Parts: sequence; structure tokens; C-alpha cells
Amino acid sequence: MAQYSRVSGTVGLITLLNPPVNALSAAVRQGIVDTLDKALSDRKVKSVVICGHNGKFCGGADIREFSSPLTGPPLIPLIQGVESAAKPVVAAIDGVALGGGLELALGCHYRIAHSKARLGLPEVHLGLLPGAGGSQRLPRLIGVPAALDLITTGRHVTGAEALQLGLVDKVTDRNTVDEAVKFALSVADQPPNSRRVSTFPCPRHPDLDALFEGAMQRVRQRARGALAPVACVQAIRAAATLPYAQGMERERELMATLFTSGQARAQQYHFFAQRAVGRWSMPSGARWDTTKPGAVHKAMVIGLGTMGRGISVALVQAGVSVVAMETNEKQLMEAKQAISSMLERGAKRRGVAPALDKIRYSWNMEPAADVDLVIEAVFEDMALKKKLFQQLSALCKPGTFLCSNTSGLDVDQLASETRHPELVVGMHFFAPAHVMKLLEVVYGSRSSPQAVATAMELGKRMGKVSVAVGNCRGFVGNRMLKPYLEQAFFLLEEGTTPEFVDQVLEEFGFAMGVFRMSDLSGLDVGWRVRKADGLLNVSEGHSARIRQGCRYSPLGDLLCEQGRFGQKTGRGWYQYDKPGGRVAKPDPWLHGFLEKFRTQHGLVAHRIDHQEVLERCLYALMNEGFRILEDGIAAGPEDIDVIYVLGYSWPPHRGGPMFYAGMVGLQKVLERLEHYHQEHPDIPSLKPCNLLRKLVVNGSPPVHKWREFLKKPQSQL
Ligand SMILES: CCCCCCC[C@H](O)CC(=O)SCCNC(=O)CCNC(=O)[C@H](O)C(C)(C)COP(=O)([O-])OP(=O)([O-])OC[C@H]1O[C@@H](n2cnc3c(N)ncnc32)[C@H](O)[C@@H]1OP(=O)([O-])[O-]
Repeated sequence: MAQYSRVSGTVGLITLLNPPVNALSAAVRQGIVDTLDKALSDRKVKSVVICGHNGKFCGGADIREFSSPLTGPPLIPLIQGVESAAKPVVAAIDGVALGGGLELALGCHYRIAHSKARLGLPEVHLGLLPGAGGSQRLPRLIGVPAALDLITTGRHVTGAEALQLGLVDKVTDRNTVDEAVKFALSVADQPPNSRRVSTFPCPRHPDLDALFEGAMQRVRQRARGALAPVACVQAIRAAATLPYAQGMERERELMATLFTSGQARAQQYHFFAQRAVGRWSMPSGARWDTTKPGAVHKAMVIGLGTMGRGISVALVQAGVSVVAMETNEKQLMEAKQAISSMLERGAKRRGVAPALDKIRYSWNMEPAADVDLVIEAVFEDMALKKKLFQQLSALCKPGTFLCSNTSGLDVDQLASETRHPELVVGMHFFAPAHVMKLLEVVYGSRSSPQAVATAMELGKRMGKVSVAVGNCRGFVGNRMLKPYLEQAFFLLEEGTTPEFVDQVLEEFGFAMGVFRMSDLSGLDVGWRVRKADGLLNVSEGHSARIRQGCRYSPLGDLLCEQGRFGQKTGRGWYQYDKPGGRVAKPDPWLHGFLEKFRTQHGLVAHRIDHQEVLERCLYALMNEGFRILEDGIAAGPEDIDVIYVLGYSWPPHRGGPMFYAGMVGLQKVLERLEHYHQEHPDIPSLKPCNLLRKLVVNGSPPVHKWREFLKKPQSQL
């Protein structure tokens, strides 16, 4: 709804009221129509101010309403009504003006913003375009290049940047509504005719064709198959080349296609899933809303390799005082230099001073005695980590939380080395840790709810989306990666090439295929883990393609034995022009090696098509996702999907692996897994899991209903 009052004698004040972000629900839209009518028909009112309740102008159209038929006044004529008002209308922008919220402000005749307000048209992240005139008004106001940037990236700008762009008329650091009312009084006698953005000509550009061609190329490269960014460019092109009314018609057509697309549904699901994971629960019954996190003012990071450095930067940027520790003095100095420059670069980007005084460095563990939380980020070696946890347990003050940045080791084993296992949790960051948005918070069997709440809260402070997951080998993300990688290797054995597998996966929307990704992260990483797991030993009298009773591909191990570790050695699944080179080229040696391998093992290469590559890699991964749900390692499908989109480059327009399974159809996923498992009975990861069968038997319910079919957590509180 919207509230109305008359202030300063002659200003009609309309306040949007729909907490928490004043989204433009049917009731709010009706409220705007009614209150505007009141203001325009009141002879005492000379000008109008529109603001939002509780310091937030408006977060846009109400996304929750997108899945039901439209009720209430539609947004486009509503904004048209604001723009054509005979009295000047001023938008008072506090907090956020996003999507439809900014489109409403663009319909106003003047815009006054707080310097710290955030403005933007982020519809592209929801699989949409600014469909209430935003794609037509914004380029007319700020020019085509700036509009292309804002609309295709969906990035937010501050009030200060908005002023530079010409998006707002004035910026203030004081009370925005008071300033807007003063402004409204000052323009009360000026007819708003010349202020209607839809009547502005689009600013000329010397070479529109080249501009749009370049933009389209960039957008297609980044979009990885997403439709919305391409439609955004097409809509802006209409603004630049057509009269306003025709441009609006083009915007409507493009929006209609996007609005009903599976991609928009997937991206909107992802939006709500990112928020849902914050409402975590544990099998014990402990929950986000009943557990108070501990205070973290001071933290220690142990081990300053790539991960430790990124974690230190993320903590400092979140306002936490950090002691960064590394035993090797040379490495400590190098890390100090690297962290300082990362902090300086980050501060420059955000227009603030670098908080270099928030971090100090140590080559010993003593400062651990005086911190609230420790994050261990040493080499992935259980013995080393165990020793460290023993030392920390003896050294730290009572109540210090002990966290491990392990990517898959057993958190319970680490906890068992300490005097207070309830204070131990995993905090699995993703590289680069100061950039990547995902954090897996891993609770062991003895982790206290408070330790989980503390890690989740700290993740939030660092700007991460944190997902609480149970303790098992690889947790959620890396556990699901295993069958996915495995299938890719088996497909090579059976007849395909790394280039073809990567092409299929990249066409699906992954930023990189399996093999390019493996070359980038280093083949030796997995090799070391397999060695530690005893998987490199071939049992007497057994084929090298069977380990621990299951089918196994030794291809990765054989490459490592040849010193082919990927990009860093200039050779891996591909060849590179030099060690550290980044351009992957097909390698004839590798093709010859695969042929020799097949001959040696009596394998006859056969033609593997696009469908088989995609289904075997993705369905094996999804099947593991269902097992994870069955085991209670993830509380719901949203947790898995958020982890895959934010941590493993799963394309957002496909929602995440569990959402995608629903899109494909659970019945079909089950049938194809059954088919592949019959063909390859020695690959257990292709055997459809019980939960998948159960969901199919129950009519393949939509993803938001799956929780009803999971085992209920047992409350132990
Ligand atoms: C053909 C038809 C034509 C249609 C016309 C199209 C018009 C237009 O172009 C389309 C749009 O505007 S599309 C929209 C374009 N706008 C956007 O894309 C903006 C999306 N929103 C955001 O980016 C962030 O929420 C903010 C930055 C606003 C606040 O961040 P923060 O302070 O960290 O808070 P938080 O935790 O993020 O959210 C708090 C709660 O608010 C909820 N909620 C939020 N926005 C909502 C919405 N629009 N709606 C509903 N709910 C919304 C959110 O779910 C959460 O609920 P929970 O139950 O507590 O979990």
C-alpha cells in the first residue's frame, strides 16, 4: 500500500509501504494510483514527492507475484501516469531504487538521492529486462553506452555515481525526504513538460552499429547461453533507433518472451534460494532464528598460501582485526606484500582507505591466545591439520572458535583433537576467497549450534552466501564433483576427447569444461588426494581399471606420472605455449596416448554423442545430489543449487543441478540413469538413488516440495 499526507503546506507526500523493501506489489501499485490521484486533485498541492517507508525507496516489482496472474494496476501505465502528471513529481531515493523502483523514479520529473543509496536495473539477474520502460527511458537520460553497462550487468551504482551519470538531479548526505520536499517547493511553479524522460531524444552516438555490435559480442560471451542479457541489448537498440512508443512495443515483446521462459523461472528460484539458505537448520533441530552467534572482533588465519591470503583480506574488509600467521619467514613477507596490495586495490575500487592497520603478521602461534576465532588454511594434509588443532586447543582462550578451511577432510577427526569439539566447524572458502561469494559452513557431529551460527554470521559479514552442510567426504560441492569428473574420464576411455567433453559442457553454460578446469586447478591436486586414499595401488591380479572393487580411470594418474600437471607445467589434458600459459590447444600427444591406453586395455573406441556426454556427466552429479539430500548432508535442494551456482560455475539460468533435474523431469532423469547403469553396472554412481525413485513414485513433485520427502531431522535439544 501507499500512505498519503500533505507536508509543508503544498507538497503531497506519497510513501510506499511494503516492508522490507517496499516492493511494488498489487497493493502498493493500487496505493500509488490512489494517492497520486488525491495529490493531483487537491488544489492546495503544488508538487508531489514519492518516497519509501523506513529509508528504502523501492526494491522493484514484487518478484513473489511473478508466478501468479496479474492483479492490481499494471506498472507501465502507472509510471506513464506519474510522468504525465501536470504537477512536478520528485522521487526521494533512500536505501535502494532497483528494477521497477528505479523505473518509477525515471517516470518522476526529478530525482533526489542519498549519496549512499543504491540504484540499478538488476532484472537481468532474474532472467528479465527492465520491462516497465526502463530500457527506453534510461538510455534517453544517461546515453546508450552507460545504459548498456548498467542494464546488461545489472550492477548497482551509488547516489554519488548516479549524479555523475546524470541519473539523478541532486545528491544529499542529509535526510533525503526533507531535501526532496524542499526541492519540490522550489520547482512547484515550473511546469514539468520539459522533464518527461520519455520525450527526450536518445543522445546521439557517432557509430551506433559498431557500439551495438561490440556490446552484443561481449554480452553473448559472458551470457553462457542466457537469453536476458541479449534481449537487454536488443531493447536498448530499440530505444536508440525508434520513437519512444515503438521502443516500448519492442520492450514489451522481448519482456513477454523472457517472462514466461524457463530461464527466468530458474533465475528467480536462484534469487530466493540464496536467501533461503540463510535460514539454516541442523539435524539436532538447532536453527538460525533460535541460535545467537558469538562475537568475532579478532581472528587469526594460519597458513598464508592463496587461500589464507584471500581469507585474511575478506576478514579485514569485513572489519575484523586479523593476525595472519605463516611459519616460513620468506613466505610471510611475500604474503604481507600480496595482502597489502589486495587490500589497497579493493579499497581503491570501493573508494575508501585501505584498512592496513587492521592486520598484523606473525610467524608463530602465540597470538592465537587472544583471538575469538581461528581459521586454519594450511596444506590439505590431515596429519598436519590434526597437529595444529591440538596446539590451538591448548593455546586459545576458552570459547575461541576453531575453523578449518578444508575442502573435504573429516571435520569430526579435527574436532576430536581438541578439548572443546563443540567449538570446531569447517569454513570451506572458494578461491579467490576474497572474491568468491560462496562459503560452505560444515558442522560435525559435535559442533555446537553457536559455532555454526558464528561461522554463518561471519560469512555474511564478509559478503558471502553461506550454506550450512553436514560433514562427509567432500561435503556437498566436492562430493558431487567426484562422479561428474569420473564420468568425464570414463567417456575419454570409451572413445571421446577432452575437447568434445568440454565443448558440450561449455555449451550447456559452465564457464569451463571439466578438462580445462582440471588443467587450471592442477591435476596433481586430485592425484595427491587419491594417493592418500590408497587409490593408486593396483591390487595383484586386478585390472588397473578397477580399484577398491569399482571401475576406476587411471588416466589422470598416468598424466601426473608424466609430469603433466596442467597449465602450470604447460601440459595436461591440453597443451599450452609455455608453463603458466592460458590458451588451451588440443594436444596430438594426448590423443595418441588415449589410443594406446584403449589398445592396452582392450577397449574399442565408439562414437559418443552430445547427449551421452551431457547426461552421463550431469545426471551422475544430480544423482549424488539426491544422495546428499537422502543422507541429510544438505537440508534442502536450494542448498545444493546455491553451492553449485556460486561455487562451481553452474549457469544461473539453469537454476542449479537439483532445479535442473526438475526441469528435465525426474522420470526422465531416472530412466536415463537406469539405462546408463545397465550399460555400466560397474559404476555405482550411475545407480539411481532411492530418493529419486521415491520422488518419481510420488508424482515428481516440484522442487520446493522435496523437503516433505526427506527424513525429518531428530531434535536432540
Ligand atoms: C510483462 C510484465 C511487466 C512487468 C514489469 C516489470 C518491472 C520490472 O522491470 C521488473 C522488476 O522490478 S524485477 C525486480 C527487480 N529488483 C531486484 O532485482 C532487487 C532484488 N532485491 C535485492 O537485490 C535485495 O533484496 C535488496 C538489495 C533490495 C535488499 O538486500 P538485503 O537488505 O540484503 O535484503 P534481502 O535479504 O536480499 O531481502 C530481504 C527480503 O526482501 C525480499 N525481497 C527483496 N527484493 C524483493 C522483490 N523485488 N520482490 C519481492 N521480495 C523481495 C527478499 O526475498 C527477502 O525476503 P525474506 O523472506 O526475508 O528472505
